[in-house]
Amino acid sequence: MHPEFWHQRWQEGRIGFHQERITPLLERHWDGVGAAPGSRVFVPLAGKSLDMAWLAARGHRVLGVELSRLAVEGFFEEHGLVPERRESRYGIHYGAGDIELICGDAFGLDADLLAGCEAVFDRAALIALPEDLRRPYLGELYARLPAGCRGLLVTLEYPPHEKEGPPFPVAEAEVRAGLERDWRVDVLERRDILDREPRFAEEGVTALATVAYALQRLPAPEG
Ligand SMILES: C[S@@+](CC[C@H](N)C(=O)[O-])C[C@H]1O[C@@H](n2cnc3c(N)ncnc32)[C@H](O)[C@@H]1O
Repeated sequence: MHPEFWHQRWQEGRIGFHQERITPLLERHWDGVGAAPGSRVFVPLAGKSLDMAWLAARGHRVLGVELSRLAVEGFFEEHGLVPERRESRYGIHYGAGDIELICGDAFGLDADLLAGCEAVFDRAALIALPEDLRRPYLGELYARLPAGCRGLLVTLEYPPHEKEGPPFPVAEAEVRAGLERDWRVDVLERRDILDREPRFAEEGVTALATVAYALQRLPAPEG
């Protein structure tokens, strides 16, 4: 999606993806992912997700990246936090307590910046991207995370011809093809959610599932 698409969504308040609650799959599976206590968690395409505050409350440091200044500033405002700001080649960094959000393009983040992230949480990020961006997102951005990194990835599955994204359906085969060179990928849960998502049914979607994956970055091959 072009950045302007997202800027417009935020400007017009068309942010149906934003949840006023913690992602249930995060609460259910985070402990099982095995992220080290106190580790820094990368949250790509972060929006103003409450999940970041939940991770920080669990003792993690959080590094989010988000294109929209409205989302970034909204996050801190809604949590009663006054962030410090600084600029770098990645964008504008807003930081308060254990949460740092970069207002910038996720694809511009490099391995130097991500080296300190021993965990990643991806909800409505991979599935927000069309296929031509998902390939570099998994193959290049995820590849910049360090060896040993643990992650929780949440996707959606539905018959692709039944609705236009975003959110886009991402099949298990695509997740595995995109990540398995560098990551161990395990399905933790696949759950049918069509009855809880009437908007999808109204658009003609006949089957809808959410899938939670545990990720573990493999050591770099020797030699
Ligand atoms: C579907 S929303 C999900 C937000 C968040 N993960 C959540 O669970 O609420 C996708 C977000 O990614 C942001 N975004 C899209 N492309 C991006 C990029 N290349 N770099 C950083 N943020 C991006 C959009 O502005 C939008 O807020």
